[in-house]
Amino acid sequence: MPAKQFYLLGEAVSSARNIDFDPTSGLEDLKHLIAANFAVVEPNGIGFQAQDYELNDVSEITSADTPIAITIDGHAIRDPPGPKGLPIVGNFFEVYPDHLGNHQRLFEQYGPIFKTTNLGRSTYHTNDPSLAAIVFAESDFFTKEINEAHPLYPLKQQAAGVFLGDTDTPEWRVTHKFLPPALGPKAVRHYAPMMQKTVEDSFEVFDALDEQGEAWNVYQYMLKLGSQAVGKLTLGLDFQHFTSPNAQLHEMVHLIADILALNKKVSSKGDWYGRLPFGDPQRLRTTKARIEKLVGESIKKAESGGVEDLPLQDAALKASNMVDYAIRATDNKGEKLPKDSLIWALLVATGAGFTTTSSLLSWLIYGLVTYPGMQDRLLQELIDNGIDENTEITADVTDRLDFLDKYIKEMQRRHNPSFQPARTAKVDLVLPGGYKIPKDSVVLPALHHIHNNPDLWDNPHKFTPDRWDTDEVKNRHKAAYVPFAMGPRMCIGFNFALQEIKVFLPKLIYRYKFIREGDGPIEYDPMFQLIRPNNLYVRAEKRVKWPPRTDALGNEQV
Ligand code: HEM
Repeated sequence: MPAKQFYLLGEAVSSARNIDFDPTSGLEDLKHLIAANFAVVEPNGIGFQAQDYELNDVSEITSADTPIAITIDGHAIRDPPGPKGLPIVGNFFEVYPDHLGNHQRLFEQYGPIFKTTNLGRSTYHTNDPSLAAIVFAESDFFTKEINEAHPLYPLKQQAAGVFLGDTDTPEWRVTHKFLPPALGPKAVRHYAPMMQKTVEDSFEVFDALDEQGEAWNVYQYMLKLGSQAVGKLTLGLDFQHFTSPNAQLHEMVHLIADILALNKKVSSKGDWYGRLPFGDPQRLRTTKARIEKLVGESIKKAESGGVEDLPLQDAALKASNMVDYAIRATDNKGEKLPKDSLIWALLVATGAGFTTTSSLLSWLIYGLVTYPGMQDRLLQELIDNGIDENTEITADVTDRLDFLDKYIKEMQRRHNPSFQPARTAKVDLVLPGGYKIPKDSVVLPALHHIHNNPDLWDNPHKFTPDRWDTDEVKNRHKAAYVPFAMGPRMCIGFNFALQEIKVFLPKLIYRYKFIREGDGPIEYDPMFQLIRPNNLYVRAEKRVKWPPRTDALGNEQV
């Protein structure tokens, strides 16, 4: 076999390597061989040049008498661009406090991938769906490995080693076998009555606030509602958040918030600090022990009724909550989720579940009071489907609510709570476009910027639920809309989240008319791991009149 010298255009010719290849093979085979040797992610984009001439087939390549340059999508290999930054703080002030707006500006300036450095941690951001799909794929090139530059790093040390942690660990594999069936589409359908009861329990409080003519902070109450639903699902706990308008958040919600905050503080300092027997490190250990005790009690309570072992799918359909599921679910080798993984797996699911759903619920209410006509159209759809306050909102009912579905999709496009899932490069690699990514780099598919990329979405800043009926949107790139991420590490709770919202919203919209209080700009907390409207206040006015069905209206007009 002849050997030829190849190098990546953009790097020194002296870096050329001898590659043996079969001169009778095709160009495609050669591209794959080169891709494997130079860690080029997408072999189709490879081109060849010698002395500035393109080489279009294998015979031209074999007869070239100088080292052969490899191009990617017609480009030389290059570092992703990015703003220069200041000493020590890097690009911090260029990005914060409005990271959404500033990242948008950087995409416009630098293109589909750029690099920033914040306080010594470098990350790459992309708004390109093809690059996002590569990053999410869990492959030879990328994986979820939470190193110091990863946004979840502060969470990793305590709970996340169990489940939210690195893909390539026995803990993740075992938890990932057991938990997702409990949240599959069929399993989630049987939680609809529990979801309905949760939202109906909140009515007393919203009615009381209405009677007092009081406006309320949407996120604070959606946090109560969202966490109440997730607490029942994951831990079988009733958080009692709606016993009165001022009911306190359940201890578990505080503990989860505390462990996140304390962990961020403790892990940002050295290991020695974490071992101190006082201050935040000690508070962190106490919080952790208290959480383990509370979850342990839920497990004991579930076990006290006697446990029948069931295959995973059957357990998922019969369980009254995820604790109940996890203690019964048995895999085909007769094994169960180990107890020491169970506590933290349930806790991670609780934490991942309630802040996200509370934030999305808040944005959905924001949409009702911000985007003209939405509240009326959503209500009309309920009336036209014969839904009233007595309707049991099952999954069969929500399946018929087409506009509701489009409204939620459009909300997750414009205002998705999650914005920075991240994956880590396993090797030095070359992305399409010729972008060089060094091993251990953290790349973030920037969900907000993918969802609002003008190359993918017509008038991206316009809130238009009807766009979801267009062929353009139906035929979009598979990674153009990924509110729950994609690939093996995508959200496992998305069926639950969507169904919960589809039960909650109709019940709330049928009962109340939402009215915005104040009209200042809505702010989000740039340091929080999710995007949520912090300062949105509304009044929920109890309806006394509902519109007629559209078909009845038509008859009247005839
Ligand atoms: C609107 C609601 C939700 C949104 C927008 C959302 C979004 C996401 C995203 C983007 C990820 C991937 C994170 C990453 O790649 O780093 C994720 C992971 C996860 N989500 Fe959700 N989520 C939601 C609701 C839920 C609910 C209700 C649950 C559980 C009941 C849940 C449990 C999880 C878990 C356990 C993971 C980690 C999966 C893994 O590590 O492999 N999520 N979620």
